[in-house]
Amino acid sequence: TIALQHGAHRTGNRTDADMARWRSLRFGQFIHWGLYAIPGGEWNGKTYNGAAEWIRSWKEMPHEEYDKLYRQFNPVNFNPQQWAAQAKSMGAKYMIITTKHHDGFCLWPSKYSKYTIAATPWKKDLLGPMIDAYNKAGIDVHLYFSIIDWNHPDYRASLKNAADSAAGKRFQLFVKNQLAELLQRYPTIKGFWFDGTWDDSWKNDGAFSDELEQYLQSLHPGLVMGSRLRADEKGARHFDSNGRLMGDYEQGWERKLPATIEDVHGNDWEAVMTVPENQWGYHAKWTGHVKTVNEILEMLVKSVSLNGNFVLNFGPKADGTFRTEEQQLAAGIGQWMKVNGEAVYNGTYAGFEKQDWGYYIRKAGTDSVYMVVFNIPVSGSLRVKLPARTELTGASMLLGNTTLTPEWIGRNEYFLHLPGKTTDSPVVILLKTVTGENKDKGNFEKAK
Ligand SMILES: C[C@@H]1N[C@@H](c2nc3ccccc3[nH]2)[C@H](O)[C@@H]1O
Repeated sequence: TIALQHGAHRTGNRTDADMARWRSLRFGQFIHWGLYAIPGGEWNGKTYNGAAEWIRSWKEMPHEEYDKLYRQFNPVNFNPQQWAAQAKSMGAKYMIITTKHHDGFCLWPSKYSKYTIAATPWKKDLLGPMIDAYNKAGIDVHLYFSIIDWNHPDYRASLKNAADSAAGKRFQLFVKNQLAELLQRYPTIKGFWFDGTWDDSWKNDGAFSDELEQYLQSLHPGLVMGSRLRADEKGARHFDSNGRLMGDYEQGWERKLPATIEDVHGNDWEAVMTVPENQWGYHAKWTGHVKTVNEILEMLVKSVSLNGNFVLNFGPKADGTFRTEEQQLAAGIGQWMKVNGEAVYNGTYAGFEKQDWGYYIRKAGTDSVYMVVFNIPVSGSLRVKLPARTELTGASMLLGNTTLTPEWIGRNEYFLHLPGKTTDSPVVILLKTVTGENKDKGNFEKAK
């Protein structure tokens, strides 16, 4: 291995209570909200086909025009209690809010910048009421913070000369001050979600990212921060030059999911997902495929079945309301979560061989294994293949609490026959299993 000062400082996952809590929540809501919601992907009658929150980088969008938008930001319909109620009914257990995206506009009245909510017609802090409302609804809040800051005069993508280095040093102090300010103003937050850490200026100063991470942990012990903040002293990101994960969980799964358990290398991880193909901030005209409730449920369940968290993104409008598609998704997901959420919360990798009908999820540390069925076979019979020396002692569908009698079909294989009625939502079955030594007489023929 390579000797590293600023690589990973821990092997294996964090085992403390704060991380166990994050791991148990499994389902989060991302919220991208800021000045980019005003143009909503459109400018001077033309549409920006990129991500709406990147419109400032569009050549047809004059920077000085974008930088004046704060003068009209006035979310008169912002209702944090409604936002929190919607997230609660959807079944989200944590929320990640953009405190400052790449454009540098702060949703809180930072004393380190003039480019904040205080300079808008709204004037008031948006983060405080939001965090309070979500916490009151029993939802944890994590703060998204972009290192890239297109508004700050000292931001440099790369450091080419002494002047750049001096600016870079001032910028690093600015970042440190703003993060300390956020922790001081919002002490109930549970973590930071860093973004915009791919430029050379950041990548080539692994020492700073390491010291910053340790500084934030010292201010707020237990803080959960993903791998995206970190670089090691050789410029390696997420995984250090010895291939060890930095930060508390792998944070690279943006708009994509791992395929198998091998892809996550035993690390905690989280996936963040957009509803359309690639829009985080509000875009007036979604084009391309908009994900359905069942598609999102499958991503959530697949993530949990592979020991990860899944975060669904919402992009509120400039006035503080949510678009109809997002409201309908939240309601549809929540309807399913109300009946089946127990298979998601505290869910972990079951250790069973993946089957075609869907996903196994083990309730952390128990013998309770859920089957979440997305593909009902034409036979209506689900093949359940258990690890060696594991026996199926019972099964019940959560919906209607319907008991299923497993049919043993040899060795550790059983059929579960679903009752005839078809459904258009994933079917959850709770399996009761026993393994090896503590086997008792099942209520059907024992394995030969
Ligand atoms: C969580 C997501 N990360 C930001 C982002 N910017 C990118 C630039 C290039 C490639 C990927 C990117 N993701 C997106 O704007 C959104 O905030």
